[in-house]
Amino acid sequence: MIKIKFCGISHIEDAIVASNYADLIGVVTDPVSPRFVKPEFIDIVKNFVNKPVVNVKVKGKINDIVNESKADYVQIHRVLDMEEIEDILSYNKKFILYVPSSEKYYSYFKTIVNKTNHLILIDSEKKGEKVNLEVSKIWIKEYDKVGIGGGITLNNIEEFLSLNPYWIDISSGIEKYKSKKDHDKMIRIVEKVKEWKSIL
Ligand SMILES: O=C(O)c1ccccc1N[C@@H]1O[C@H](COP(=O)(O)O)[C@@H](O)[C@H]1O
Repeated sequence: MIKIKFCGISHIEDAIVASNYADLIGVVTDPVSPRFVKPEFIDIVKNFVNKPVVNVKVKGKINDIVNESKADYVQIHRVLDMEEIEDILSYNKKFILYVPSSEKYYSYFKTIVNKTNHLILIDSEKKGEKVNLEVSKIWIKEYDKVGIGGGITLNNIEEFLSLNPYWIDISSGIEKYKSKKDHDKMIRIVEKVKEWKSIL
């Protein structure tokens, strides 16, 4: 089955529900996000869940992000420079590396694929915009660890599943309101992913 990351978790009860259904639990610890929580929240969440927890960050030094919590994964949600990509290779840590879904980032995508063995997240170039599905479709075929996020909802999830990504990443599409998750939406999303598997 296509794996699922539920992201933007900022309440313990949401983390517990997410851990019953998702493969990865994302926590955004960057103040740029309305879903921001302090990195310490990750260490608390880890006492309540049995799924890997991802620390999602936009800004900051890689070394600081790696060391600020006990997260199982670090997701750097920005385009890295070559020095930073080399730096990542020196850590015994799992990363999720963001690549914007635009043709102009193809060589960046290839650099990450060729140099690292980490999960890749294709997401829209700008937060809130829809991800480029044509570009994503091609890249998903080129590397087996590619996930896709960016505006996935109960109404459009089939468009994303049809690209056959390794994993999908959903935040705003499973919310009641900004930063609070809707447990019913989470469950219905998982049902859709399971149904999709049975169609294939
Ligand atoms: O979720 C956020 O607030 C956020 C802020 C800054 C960088 C990344 C963020 N979230 C990541 O984006 C994907 C897709 O989100 P959405 O489903 O389109 O709302 C999310 O899963 C996080 O990985």
